[in-house]
Amino acid sequence: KADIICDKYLSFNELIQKLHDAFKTDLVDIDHVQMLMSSYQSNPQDWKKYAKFDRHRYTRNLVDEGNGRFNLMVLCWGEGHGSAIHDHSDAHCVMKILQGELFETRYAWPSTADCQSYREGEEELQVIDKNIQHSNDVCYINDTMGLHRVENLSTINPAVSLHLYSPPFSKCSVFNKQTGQKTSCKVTFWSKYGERRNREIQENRCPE
Ligand SMILES: O=C(O)CCSS
Ligand SMILES: [Fe+2]
Repeated sequence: KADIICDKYLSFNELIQKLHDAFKTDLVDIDHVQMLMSSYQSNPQDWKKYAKFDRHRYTRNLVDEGNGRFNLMVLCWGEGHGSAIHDHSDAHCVMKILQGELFETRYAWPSTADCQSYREGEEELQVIDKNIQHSNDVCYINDTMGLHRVENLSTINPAVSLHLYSPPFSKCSVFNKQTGQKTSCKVTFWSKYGERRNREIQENRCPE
């Protein structure tokens, strides 16, 4: 969790503008990016146009393609929706809670590449951290820190989160908790820029 004190609050549009500025050069100060995400106070009026829910699984809704340097997206988690255990394709991942609460469990990478070490009844993936992320919390992960799973454990409240990935990616790996087995997974968008154009049937592929 990024306990970064921000000096002034940004509007949603200011946040996006400053994120573009932050990614203008190849050298990205990811702490500054987290500070920017912390500087925005969630207001549903800003992001409700992107907040599209699916009954069966969480949705990924593209907000901005960051001049190709980052993807900014709104994720909508119905009650009980959660991701698989996944990596982030060597990218930075900054997650901000916009509404509700998300439960994050972090795991170490599988100890053996081919998971031959798996012993019946023993779990290959070790839990290294568990966090409840509350509204406006910002957290950061990259592959050097481990894997994670994000879940909306509430049975009555949906959750919404804002994710920035840089560099952008269209696939990642998902991991079997017991065996550590890794599987490649394509990720897509349920909607783009608030639109869910019918002709482009957006399969809702997410690491689950
Ligand atoms: O679908 C994704 O992008 C994973 C959400 S947790 S970072
Ligand atoms: Fe993730």
